[in-house]
Amino acid sequence: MERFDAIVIGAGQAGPGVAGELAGNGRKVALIEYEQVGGTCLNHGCRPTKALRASAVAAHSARRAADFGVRTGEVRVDFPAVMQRMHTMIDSMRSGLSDWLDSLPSLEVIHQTARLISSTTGDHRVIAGDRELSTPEVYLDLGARAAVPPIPGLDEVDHLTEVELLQLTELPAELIVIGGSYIGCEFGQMFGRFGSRVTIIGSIAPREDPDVSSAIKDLLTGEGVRVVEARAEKVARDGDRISVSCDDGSIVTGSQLLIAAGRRPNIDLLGEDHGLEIDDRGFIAIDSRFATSVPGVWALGDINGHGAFTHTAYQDSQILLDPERTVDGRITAYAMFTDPPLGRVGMTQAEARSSGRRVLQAEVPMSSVSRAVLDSETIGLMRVLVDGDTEEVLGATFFGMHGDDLVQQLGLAMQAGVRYPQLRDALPIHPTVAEFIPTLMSSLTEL
Ligand SMILES: Cc1cc2nc3c(=O)[nH]c(=O)nc-3n(C[C@H](O)[C@H](O)[C@H](O)COP(=O)(O)OP(=O)(O)OC[C@H]3O[C@@H](n4cnc5c(N)ncnc54)[C@H](O)[C@@H]3O)c2cc1C
Ligand SMILES: NC(=O)c1ccc[n+]([C@@H]2O[C@H](COP(=O)([O-])OP(=O)(O)OC[C@H]3O[C@@H](n4cnc5c(N)ncnc54)[C@H](O)[C@@H]3O)[C@@H](O)[C@H]2O)c1
Repeated sequence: MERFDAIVIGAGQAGPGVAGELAGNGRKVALIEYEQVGGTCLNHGCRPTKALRASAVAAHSARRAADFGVRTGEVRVDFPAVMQRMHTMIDSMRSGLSDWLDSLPSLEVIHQTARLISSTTGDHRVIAGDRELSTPEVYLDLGARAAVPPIPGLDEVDHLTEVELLQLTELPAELIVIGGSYIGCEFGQMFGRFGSRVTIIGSIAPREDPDVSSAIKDLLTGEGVRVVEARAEKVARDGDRISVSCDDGSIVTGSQLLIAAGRRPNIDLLGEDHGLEIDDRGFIAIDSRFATSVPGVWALGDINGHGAFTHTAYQDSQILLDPERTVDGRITAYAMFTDPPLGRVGMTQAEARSSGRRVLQAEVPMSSVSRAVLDSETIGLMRVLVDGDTEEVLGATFFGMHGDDLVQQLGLAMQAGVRYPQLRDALPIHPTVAEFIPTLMSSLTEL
């Protein structure tokens, strides 16, 4: 049995920072990762997809160049070059992280799947390959993987998750995507721009207000992506083609199938003896400082159900390392990186309506935002929701150019407790999209 002062399991978005900090304090620390360091975000999530998105945006801009009075020749997407650009960036980022971890003298990175055998009386045991480790402190950063739904026939048909899709070297001719949420919409739009014929099966952005979901659907269909708003019920192979039968009677056929139907936390990989309490949504139950039901074990990132994003996982590690902070009261902002993107923070209209508050709202279509008109980027809308009595900002939906960045102005205001009259009276820069934030705050009406 080898003893460590602390063991971190999972080198995703929270694990490396925690391991680095603990090791920096001179403690003997093990960081156990069964895949490559960097977790989902770096290896097959946020970063590779946003590198590909940049190529998809470039292709789209080139095709629209004539609208701006710029003549180009035929626009062709060199898919292997697009993928190579992405892999080069990701490899370099992964090497940077790996080199940093290797440079920490009291940290050992162990490339194994870790099993946890927790104890309520003494040190916890961690099995990593043929090594048996013991420690008083375990930090879990296990992340999640694609959930493959039990659709009849699916197990007999070759299908892709984001992991395999990001390893393709040839562009799929016809890509079927099951699931129309973040992963489905982001990949669906970009592969459509690369030249695949894409069909998305499922509700588009179902967590958003219906008019926002509908605007995102219009964006996708306007670019030639087919959307079948139904549930996939059966999958079959017919020669070299895949067919998916849906509950509205439609049958979608294609050459490749991507599953983007949600994620499942990687808790099962810890084995049967972890002893951790699991909540009713299937996440590891934690308190406001990430302590689990087992003393000496903490759970960070996607596995604790307090966020499903890189920024929430990373912030978990920052909060953990600062004894003054808790996760309570976190304002979670997020984006869906379609082009243009959807930026969101706080309540939707539906949540505001059912909150029991007196809600005021204002919105403007992007076609009325002068900067968007000047840039010929008039798809989308900006919407804000505030409490008419307390003057708190309740939420914002910015679907349109720069929406991913702009919505954070409202997120910061909410986190800082700024009241809407202060935003209304701020001086904005012209011509920017953000100049409409004061305008919105001065044109609020009852929801
Ligand atoms: C296609 C895609 C696009 C995304 N885009 C975005 C985006 O644009 N913005 C955003 O904020 N989020 C995005 N996400 C979500 C984001 O990637 C995750 O929320 C984030 O990576 C979660 O971080 P984490 O640290 O909780 O887990 P992860 O990053 O998944 O890291 C967990 C690590 O633990 C390891 N592990 C698990 N169990 C064990 C074990 N028993 N032993 C050893 N190692 C183990 C895993 O191999 C993994 O490396 C995207 C996700 C996907 C799939
Ligand atoms: N921009 C971002 O921040 C970003 C991007 C990608 C992924 N992510 C993260 O990854 C997570 C997973 O994203 P996701 O899009 O896979 O999952 P999701 O849980 O957001 O959505 C899955 C969708 O698949 C649908 N679905 C399931 N079975 C289906 C069937 N048989 N037929 C049709 N539709 C079906 C569900 O109804 C749901 O709408 C997100 O929670 C998010 O945290 C974030």
